[in-house]
Amino acid sequence: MTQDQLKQAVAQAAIDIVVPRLDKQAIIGVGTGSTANFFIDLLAEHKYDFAGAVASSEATAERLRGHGIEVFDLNSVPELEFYVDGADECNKHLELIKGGGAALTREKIVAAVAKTFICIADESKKVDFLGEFPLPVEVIPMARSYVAREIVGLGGDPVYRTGVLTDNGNVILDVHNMQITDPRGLEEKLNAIVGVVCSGLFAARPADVLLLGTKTGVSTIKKTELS
Ligand SMILES: O=C[C@H](O)[C@H](O)[C@H](O)COP(=O)(O)O
Repeated sequence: MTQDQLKQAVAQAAIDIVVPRLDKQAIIGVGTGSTANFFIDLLAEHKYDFAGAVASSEATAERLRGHGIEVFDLNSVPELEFYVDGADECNKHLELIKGGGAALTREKIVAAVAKTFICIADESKKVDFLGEFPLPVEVIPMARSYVAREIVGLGGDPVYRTGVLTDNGNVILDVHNMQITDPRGLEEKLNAIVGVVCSGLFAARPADVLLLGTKTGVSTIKKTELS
C-alpha cells in the first residue's frame, strides 16, 4: 500500500468510530494536514448527520466549507465529543509531535476541549523516541532570537522556518537534534519560555486513541489500555 492509501485507511477507520456516535446537534473538531484532509473528504459524505465542525486552521476551515460543512467558532461551542487529527510523530504512550503544517497552537486548543482525541497516522509516524522530526515551536515574532537562545540552552538546534507565518501571525522555530526522553518535562520547559506561544509536543494532552495504518491493516491503540 502507498502512504496515501494508509492515510485513507486510517481516515476511514476514524469515520467508522465517529460517525455512528454523532447526532444532528454534534460538532466535531477537525485537524490539519494531508491525513486530516482524507478524513474531511470522507466526513463530507455524512454531512447531514451532524451540525458542523470546529477547524484547527484556516486551511481546514476552507476545506470543510468547500464540502458544505458548517464551521463553528470554538467559543460558541460548549463541548466537543471528538477531535480527529494527524501527527508528525507518535510514540507508544500516544504522545505526539505536531506542527509540520504550522497549525500546532490551534490544534492543541481544539484537542484540549475535545473529550476524545483520535490520532490518525500511517506507520511511518511511529517512533520509539520523539524528536527525529524537528519539533515545531510557535513564537511571538519579536521574541524569536531570545527563544532560540533559550532552546539552545535546553540542548536543541532551533531553525527559523523562513517565509512561514502561522494563522495567529507568529513564527515557527523547528528544533532539531533532540532525542526527547521526557516529553512532558520538555513541554513544560518550553511553555515556560517567555515568547513561546505553544510547542508541537502533545504530552500533557496526548491522543486518546491512535489509529495506525500498517501494511497489514489499521491497528488501534487506546491510551486506557496502556500501562
Ligand atoms: O500542523 C500540522 C499538523 O500538526 C499535522 O497534523 C501534521 O503536520 C501531520 O500532517 P500530515 O498528516 O500531512 O502528515
